[in-house]
Amino acid sequence: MLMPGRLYLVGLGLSSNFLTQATLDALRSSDVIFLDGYTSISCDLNAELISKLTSKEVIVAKRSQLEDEAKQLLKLAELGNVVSIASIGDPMIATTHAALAVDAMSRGIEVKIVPGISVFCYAVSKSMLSSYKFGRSVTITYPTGIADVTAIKVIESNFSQGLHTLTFLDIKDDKPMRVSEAFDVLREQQSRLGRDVLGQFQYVVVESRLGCPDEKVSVISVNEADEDVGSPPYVIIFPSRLHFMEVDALKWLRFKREYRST
Ligand SMILES: C[S@@+](CC[C@H](N)C(=O)[O-])C[C@H]1O[C@@H](n2cnc3c(N)ncnc32)[C@H](O)[C@@H]1O
Repeated sequence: MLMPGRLYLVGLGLSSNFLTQATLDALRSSDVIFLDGYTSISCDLNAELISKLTSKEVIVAKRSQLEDEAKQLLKLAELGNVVSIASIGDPMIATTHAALAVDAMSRGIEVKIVPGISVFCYAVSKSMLSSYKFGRSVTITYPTGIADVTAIKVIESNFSQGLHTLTFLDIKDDKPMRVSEAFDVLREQQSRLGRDVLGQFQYVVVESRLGCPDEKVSVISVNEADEDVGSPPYVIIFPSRLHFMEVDALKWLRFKREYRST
């Protein structure tokens, strides 16, 4: 009788500096490695590097392969193979791999999740804002022609509850959205609502290329989107009601080491 194999959903962290031993062990024990090539982007993690570190062939998978054609991929595990799907960051945070895991489990395939350092944790940590005070996160997406106001509504709703909002910026055709484009999308969304949501924020936190040698954390006003905020990819945090420790932290980030709290 054929023994079903195993499916690993593996997180790679944000860059090669944040690859864990657990992730490398899972990948090295795999017969087939797919690299999720569309949910995120890294400064140095790519198929070549993972192949070099694991001595395995790595197949870059498009959205269609991991979503619409997932049955073919799961067939490999049903035939007894150990299959890994490796994602930049964490495989289950701000990605849609839960459906794949449930599908695999319902076919009797053993599923193992190996977490990775997510941009979500990394960005909250580097912002020095209180993790207890974050509300729902949201992606600022490129307009599709449909009058979408999701992102601005989430930011507004969190703000009214005293909660900070972490926003991811869309990636289209491998091109990550820029900060000025994100503010343009939000301005368009708020004008549809007829409300000045962005005007409520004195400062936002822009974090770029986290986990890379040139990562940058900037505290800017919404009108300073063209300031040097580093290179993509970015997250933007919209802070709400701040504890005085958080005020000090943001002042420190804005004015860097020159700031002294007295
Ligand atoms: C949909 S999320 C996927 C998150 C991933 N599953 C994780 O756990 O890190 C991808 C978005 O996160 C942000 N992002 C990813 N890596 C980043 C980095 N190194 N620095 C800043 N933002 C990043 C960008 O907005 C990007 O479009």
